[in-house]
Amino acid sequence: VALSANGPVTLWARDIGWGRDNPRLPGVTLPPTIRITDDLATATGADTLLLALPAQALGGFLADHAPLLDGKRLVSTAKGIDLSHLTGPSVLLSEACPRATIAVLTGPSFAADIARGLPTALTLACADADASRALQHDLSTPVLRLYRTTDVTGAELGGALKNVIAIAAGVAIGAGLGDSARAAIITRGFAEMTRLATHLGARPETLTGLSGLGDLTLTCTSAQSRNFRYGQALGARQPFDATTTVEGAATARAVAALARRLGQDMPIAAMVARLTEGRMTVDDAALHLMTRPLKEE
Ligand SMILES: NC(=O)C1=CN([C@@H]2O[C@H](COP(=O)(O)OP(=O)(O)OC[C@H]3O[C@@H](n4cnc5c(N)ncnc54)[C@H](OP(=O)(O)O)[C@@H]3O)[C@@H](O)[C@H]2O)C=CC1
Ligand SMILES: O=C(CO)COP(=O)(O)O
Repeated sequence: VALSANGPVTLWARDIGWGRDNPRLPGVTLPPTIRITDDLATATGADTLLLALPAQALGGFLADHAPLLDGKRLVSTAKGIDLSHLTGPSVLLSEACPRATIAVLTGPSFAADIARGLPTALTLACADADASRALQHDLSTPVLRLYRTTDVTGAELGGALKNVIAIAAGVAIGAGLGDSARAAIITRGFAEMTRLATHLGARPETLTGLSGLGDLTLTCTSAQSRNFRYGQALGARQPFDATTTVEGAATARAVAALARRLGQDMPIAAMVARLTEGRMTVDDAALHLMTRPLKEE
């Protein structure tokens, strides 16, 4: 919707039976300038393809369709770590489409806000500095402001890890542990995010930018966030709609596995992994975090 302000846009989906009113984006009617198709070959005629798939679905999608995407400018919006490969979307994309230019678009941005034309600032990450500049130019609009970086690892890890911490923040609120506990989770969660991401080669300043701290702040404090709401339901011991995309649940398990492999200390992510798998109660999780050995900040 936002990019249709810049020129022709084709929207591909495997099921387009919903017409111009997609139930996944309630209250928004897609403008007539957007061409909608379920024929991927039609959509992949464009040079630039935005891939807005959940992280755990991207690998399967690429296995089916990579030849149609190779050689294009591929921009992933997925915020997660693939559980079977323990990598972010950029690695999945570059392995499946070796001739493509790979970029990541991430940062604090609810789809509903963007579609309503509310002002939003994002990070556009691409290892190729020239391609990054060109994409930044092509994908910015007067209400969608893109900052560019070549630190793809930092940008995609910030987006993936903030979802895990948002679940923990939701648990704290849902369980009635209070705003002070949430602030502690955000701050110590940010320390965890930075530790893992820099160990994997990210630049610290990327983590303090829109894709890290920016999105962490949004997701841990807004009831619009699915990850936060899922955590709230867990904390309050209430059911949650299993069809809702909650990226942080699978990513918590991926992070726990990565942290074990790399010898990194990720206590909040490990706790979220155990909680989401039903291997720990909320009371035990809080007690566990509060009684860890005392240390320097
Ligand atoms: N929603 C938001 O506010 C934001 C989301 N993101 C990130 O973008 C990514 C996508 O999120 P979002 O759009 O909200 O997710 P949703 O679950 O709402 O939508 C996912 C879309 O992907 C499609 N899909 C899933 N699997 C496949 C597949 N194998 N082949 C083809 N299509 C598939 C679904 O199709 P179908 O309907 O047929 O199932 C659906 O259209 C996530 O990583 C999310 O974190 C980033 C910023 C904001
Ligand atoms: O990434 C998002 C906002 O930046 C969307 O968050 P949720 O997936 O938690 O709804």
